[in-house]
Amino acid sequence: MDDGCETQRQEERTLVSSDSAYGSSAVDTDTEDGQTPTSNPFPYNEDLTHKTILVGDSGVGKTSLLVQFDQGKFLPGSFTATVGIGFTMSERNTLLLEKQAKNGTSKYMLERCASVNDYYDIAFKVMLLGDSSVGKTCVLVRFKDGAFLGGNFIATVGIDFRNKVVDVDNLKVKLQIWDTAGQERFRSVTHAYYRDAQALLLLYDITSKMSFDNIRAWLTEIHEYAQKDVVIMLLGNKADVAAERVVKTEDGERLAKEYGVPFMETSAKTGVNVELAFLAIAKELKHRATQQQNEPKFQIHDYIEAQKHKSSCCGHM
Ligand SMILES: Nc1nc2c(ncn2[C@@H]2O[C@H](COP(=O)(O)OP(=O)(O)OP(=O)(O)O)[C@@H](O)[C@H]2O)c(=O)[nH]1
Repeated sequence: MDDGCETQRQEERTLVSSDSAYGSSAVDTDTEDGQTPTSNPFPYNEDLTHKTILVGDSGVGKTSLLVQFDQGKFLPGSFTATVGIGFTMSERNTLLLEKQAKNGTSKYMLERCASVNDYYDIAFKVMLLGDSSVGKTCVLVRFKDGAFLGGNFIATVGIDFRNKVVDVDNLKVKLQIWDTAGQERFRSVTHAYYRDAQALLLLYDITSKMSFDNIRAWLTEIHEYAQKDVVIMLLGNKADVAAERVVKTEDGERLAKEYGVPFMETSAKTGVNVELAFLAIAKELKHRATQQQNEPKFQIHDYIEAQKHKSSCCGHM
């Protein structure tokens, strides 16, 4: 589903740590459990951080060495090959160890070091899907940091996540957003994550007909690997590049209607509709999780239309 020529020209970036990969603060401040840890006697110091990469053939013992160093124990039992890449940060936060897998099959391992996180009431997993270069990473960075990643395109390798807590009807909703690599060769890695996701944002690029044509194939994959009741939203990204548009807004709307999913055009560059997309997802998931029997169902389509209408008075692509 990739544009082969396009991807050949791409450099690859390894998203072992959200913040280091996106070039903001070097340590991810999000935790899996949302608990605020006690104060760290060894505060993180960027100047003292070094990266060490473990490389070598599959089965030579890279993971075991890392686990022995990090946890002081040996991983016995049958060998499970690493898929993709994982990292562990030593307890003192002074050494970052990465391990690169050579084997593209079997169980995927991503170990994440984390520290502080905002308080939240309820958490959901959201995945970003779509062809390489449609703007998944940029949309995520725009939502999380309010910034645009311009410059040379560096393709994502494997998968990474970032957390953001949003307020929905006085409830703190944590979205754990997984950014996947769009390139075909990482598909077996990302498939493993579909099952856990409660919502999927499926992106195409309005300046790439191929990325739009591939949406049907993505939807077939989603139906094969994701939960039956997963919330899906279709996004036509790069809406700011009007001069290079090859996919009409109506075509996006038509396709979304055919599959019964909400749709909007976004721009990671200008920020148009990015926040709205994630907020609509957060609202839908929160309502599904907390809805009382006699409460009216949240209408995500109506909500999006109303909000789009509001922002069209003051915003522009
Ligand atoms: N003009 C414009 N450019 C964008 C927008 N979103 C992304 N880009 C550019 O498109 C290129 C690809 O963006 P990424 O976010 O890295 O694409 P991706 O979908 O994450 O790609 P993979 O990691 O390979 O799956 C980069 O050069 C971005 O700067 C947008 O909304 N408008």
